[in-house]
Amino acid sequence: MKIFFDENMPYANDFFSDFCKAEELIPFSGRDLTAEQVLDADVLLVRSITKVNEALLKNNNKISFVGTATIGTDHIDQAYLNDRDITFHSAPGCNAISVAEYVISSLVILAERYQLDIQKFSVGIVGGGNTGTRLSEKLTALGIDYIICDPLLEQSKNDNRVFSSLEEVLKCDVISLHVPKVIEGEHPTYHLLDKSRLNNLKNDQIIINACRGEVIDNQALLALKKQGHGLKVVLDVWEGEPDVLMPLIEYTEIATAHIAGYSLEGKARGTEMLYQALCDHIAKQDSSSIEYKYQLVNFLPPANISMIKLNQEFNEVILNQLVKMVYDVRRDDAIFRQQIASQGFDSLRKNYPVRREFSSVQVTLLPNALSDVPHHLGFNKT
Ligand SMILES: NC(=O)c1ccc[n+]([C@@H]2O[C@H](COP(=O)([O-])OP(=O)(O)OC[C@H]3O[C@@H](n4cnc5c(N)ncnc54)[C@H](O)[C@@H]3O)[C@@H](O)[C@H]2O)c1
Ligand SMILES: O=C(O)[C@H](O)[C@H](O)COP(=O)(O)O
Repeated sequence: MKIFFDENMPYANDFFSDFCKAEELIPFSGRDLTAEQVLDADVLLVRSITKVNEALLKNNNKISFVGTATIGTDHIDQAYLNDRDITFHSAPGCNAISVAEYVISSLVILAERYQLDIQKFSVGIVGGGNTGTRLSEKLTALGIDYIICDPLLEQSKNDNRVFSSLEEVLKCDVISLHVPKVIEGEHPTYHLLDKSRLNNLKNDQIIINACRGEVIDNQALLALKKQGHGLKVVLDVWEGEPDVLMPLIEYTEIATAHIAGYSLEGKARGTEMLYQALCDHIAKQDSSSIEYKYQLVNFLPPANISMIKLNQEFNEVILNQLVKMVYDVRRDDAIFRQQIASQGFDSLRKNYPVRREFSSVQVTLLPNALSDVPHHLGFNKT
């Protein structure tokens, strides 16, 4: 069985080498994959930069499984795969915690930079799926108020949370975007933040886009900022990646190369989810029982600093210290500003330095501590 996998997929060799001979497990560069290369692939495992469609697969008559180790699926023509009876799996939620921690780190940094009280922020979350939900849990842990807009979940009636309108969410101090890229239909997200909505934002608001670049009209945002609007902008994703509207960078508070989901755990969870889906697929084909021989916990190394003991009650100073110790988003912002022109977007992503999630660090509280915020925020208890 020939398995083609994106070279930027951690632990792929560990998870997939049992399925085939070593020479049949073939890494590829995601942006450059051609139909010629995957002519005889049985399994194709991609990340978000590979478009999987008829053009890529029309000459391959063997392929039975396509997986993407990502949450977003806008790069996959699922209707085409369905027509050809090719099994498809994505990795829902794999890096949701990572994105939520990117947002928390951004809020901690901006609160410090402008001497704002983080607990007084009101946060408007657009998209109440996996990532929006993980973020809302961390905000709850910190006692920060939030509202969520998600007309699809609101209509589904399977979700008993209270939802707000987009208009209400856009009035919050912080607007955090967590929707898929959807161009058509009843609830499109393409240019959801268009010129008119951007122009209605207030000078003291913060907007964070860590979903898909096209959700904000980048030219309209640049025009607004050039007029001197005070909106604080955090951009992890950009319209037209891997190209970036370079003049926009200087108007951002934090700018990064689509790495919000790039914690080691987040990326590797995507690989593990595809491993499990492929085990299921093969068991179904062979009518055999499913066995997941490998688990991510067996591969993840310990964090560089894996234990912290608090010697006073948790407070905002400790929040600032803990968050920055595990993930200080300014590191990625500095790399981006210094290297985007010389290295290019994809190279910054490919060479992303290791970043861990809060859960990689065990935090011991004071005996009889009054509050347990660090553990609710995601730090490890044991
Ligand atoms: N920057 C990154 O590294 C990174 C990492 C993970 C995901 N993402 C992006 O973030 C998106 C969201 O991730 P997720 O894990 O929450 O996905 P998800 O599918 O779990 O949730 C998305 C939610 O958005 C809602 N939604 C759809 N259209 C909407 C609209 N017009 N208004 C409001 N809500 C709407 C859906 O109902 C759904 O609940 C992904 O599709 C992906 O494109 C980016
Ligand atoms: O959709 C996702 O899961 C994220 O955008 C993810 O971070 C994309 O990473 P990539 O596949 O581009 O490496």
